[in-house]
Parts: sequence; structure tokens; C-alpha cells
Amino acid sequence: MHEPAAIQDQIPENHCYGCGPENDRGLQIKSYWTGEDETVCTFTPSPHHCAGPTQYLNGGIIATVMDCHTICTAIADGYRQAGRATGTGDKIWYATGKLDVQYRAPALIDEPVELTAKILERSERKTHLQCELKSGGRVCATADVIAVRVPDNW
Ligand SMILES: CCCCCCCCCC(=O)SCCNC(=O)CCNC(=O)[C@H](O)C(C)(C)COP(=O)(O)OP(=O)(O)OC[C@H]1O[C@@H](n2cnc3c(N)ncnc32)[C@H](O)[C@@H]1OP(=O)(O)O
Repeated sequence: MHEPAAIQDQIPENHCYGCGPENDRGLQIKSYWTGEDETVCTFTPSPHHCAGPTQYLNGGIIATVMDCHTICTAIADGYRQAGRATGTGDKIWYATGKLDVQYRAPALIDEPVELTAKILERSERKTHLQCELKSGGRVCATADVIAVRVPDNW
């Protein structure tokens, strides 16, 4: 079951195109914890998020939602590891150090895509995550991600 609030709605002052609630023209993805080290996100594409063929989702949008879902997971995990509720006290930020996406099958534009993220390893400076994106019940992309902790003034 999802926690009541999305991770992104607990992180203050985020203007990111993919995940920032403060970005009116962004994708505004929402991620939720499903376990100690795992999160989910459902993203509903719009027709203008298409690839060359209009029935498929653009690869850059796929990379963006995988990037944002995993980095927000790392940020929320940073708060958890600090023993604080997400968004409380001193700000915790992570940026993408590495995003390695494998495109395995085309994702459909006219139905929601389901993302899962899993934390594989964490240290003080970085978090290693894996992400999977499914469309129409099949795995369409996987990503290997390194989230690097950055200061508030990054
Ligand atoms: C900030 C707000 C975020 C809100 C949510 C946003 C979600 C979307 C996220 C994004 O899109 S962020 C935008 C895209 N990313 C960037 O623009 C990052 C540009 N690169 C940088 O700013 C720096 O290179 C970076 C912060 C990633 C690392 O520089 P540092 O000098 O702070 O890291 P350092 O070299 O000290 O390395 C720290 C650890 O991270 C590891 N690391 C750094 N870059 C890496 C890399 N590229 N690949 C793998 N590991 C990497 C590095 O090996 C090391 O591991 P160890 O602690 O085990 O020694």
C-alpha cells in the first residue's frame, strides 16, 4: 500500500522538469515507498510525449522519468537514513552522477507506464539504484543509476 503522500510532495523547492511540483510545465511524476528499499511510480504519457511513431513513448521522456524516480528515491532514503521525515530539517539533495538506460522494447503512449526503483547500495556520498519501466505488462527499459549527494547550494 502507498504511503499517503508522494515523495515529491514532501521535498521542498524542487523545480525539476521531471519531478518538481514547482514546475508547471514539467512531468510532475509521483513516487511512493512500497518497502524498505523499493518505490513505485505510475506515469501517464501525453500524446506529445511520443517518439517518431506516435504510438510509442519518446526515449528521452523514458530516461527522464527513470532518472527522477530514482533520484527522488535516493533523496527520500537520505532523510530516512538521517532518521528524519522527508523534507524536514536541513535539506538533503542528490543529483544524477550516472544514468545508464537500456531500451528493451517500445513503450506504449496510450497507457500508463509503471516504474519500480530498488536501492542496491548506499554510502555517505552516493546511492546505487536499479530501475525498471513496464508498459503493457512487459519490461520496456531498465536503468542503472548512481545518485550523488550534493550540497544545498548545488
Ligand atoms: C539537486 C535537486 C535534485 C532534485 C531532484 C532532481 C531529480 C533529477 C536529477 C537530475 O537530473 S540532476 C541533473 C543531472 N546531473 C547533473 O547535472 C550532475 C552533474 N555532475 C555533478 O554535479 C558532479 O559531477 C557530481 C555531483 C555528480 C559528482 O561530483 P562530486 O565532486 O560531488 O563527487 P565526487 O567526485 O566527490 O564523488 C562522490 C562519489 O560519487 C561517485 N561518483 C561521482 N560521479 C560519478 C559518476 N558519474 N558515476 C559513478 N560514480 C560517480 C564517486 O566515485 C564517489 O564515490 P565514492 O564516495 O565511493 O568514492
